[in-house]
Amino acid sequence: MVVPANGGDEKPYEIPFFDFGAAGEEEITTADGGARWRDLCDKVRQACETHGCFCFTTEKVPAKLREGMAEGLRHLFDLPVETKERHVNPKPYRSYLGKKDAVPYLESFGIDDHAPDVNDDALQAFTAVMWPQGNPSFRESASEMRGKMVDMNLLIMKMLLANYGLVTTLSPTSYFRLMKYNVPPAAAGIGMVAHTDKSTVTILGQNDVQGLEVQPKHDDSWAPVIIPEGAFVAIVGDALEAWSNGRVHSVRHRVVLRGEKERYSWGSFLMPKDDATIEAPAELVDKDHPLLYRPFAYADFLLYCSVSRLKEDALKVFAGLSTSPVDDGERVYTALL
Ligand SMILES: O=C(O)CCC(=O)C(=O)O
Ligand SMILES: [Fe+2]
Repeated sequence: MVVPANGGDEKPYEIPFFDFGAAGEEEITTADGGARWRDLCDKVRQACETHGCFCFTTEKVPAKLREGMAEGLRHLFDLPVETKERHVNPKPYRSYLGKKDAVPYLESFGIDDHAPDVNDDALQAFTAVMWPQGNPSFRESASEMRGKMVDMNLLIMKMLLANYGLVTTLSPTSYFRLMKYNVPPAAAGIGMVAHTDKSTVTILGQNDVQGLEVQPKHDDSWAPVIIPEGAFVAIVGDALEAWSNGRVHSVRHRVVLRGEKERYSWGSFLMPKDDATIEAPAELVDKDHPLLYRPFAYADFLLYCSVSRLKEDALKVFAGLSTSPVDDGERVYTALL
């Protein structure tokens, strides 16, 4: 598949880059109020509002773990197709996906994680399905990587909540996605079509092959994002854009393959629970920030996305409210659907 429009030598899009150092849960509790911590929270919020994404490094994920993860993925995707097809899950994008027409170079697995901060039973079960005889090195790398990424997901959520002055208990679910992009025969090919994530926050890691592109806010051009070696990229999803009343931006992105080497990536998608209602907190709605999305059941939104197959603006079409002032200064909200 040839890359349409400006798919050539675009200038990379500069997104903010943060060194989280050793920041983790303890940072919030022991250093809460510390200037460095407050500054980091502020910058993360600005990045999520302005760009809907940012890169970061963390000491919690050493180079050896990243290498182990990439190596584990090579072994996983080298398994015979019949073995890979044993991973089946009724939810969209979870079962083994192998080189389908719309995305001919992509293979992926999605692993549900119902209690992401508690255990990794789902990953253990997945490993046993792929390697009934066991594969300790895959299990250990993937399990450790998954746990660290969930921690970073939760940390980013807590940074945002702290910065908006909100106190909310998080009890999310997540899923862990493993991806391989095969090398396209032409000079360039679409690895993953343009979309916004349905998550609250997604974190992606990759091997040394770039390919992620984003559509800058208020712009319909595409620009590659260069993720520094060893760094992760965090992406705001639709659930967080809706919940934040549009303060943060769910950025459209895609993957374009241009190289001669396979690209491997892995993503941790922090999601609200299926029975959650996505509703902006009162603190984020005021005269200057009128309500943008009607409250909705998250499961209904996911269902709508999978049935409508709408790649563009699914959130706005499903839950967007158009606002128009009326005489008494109040606003009328009209659901677009
Ligand atoms: O492979 C990547 O870097 C991007 C993957 C992605 O956007 C997704 O899985 O939603
Ligand atoms: Fe994505």
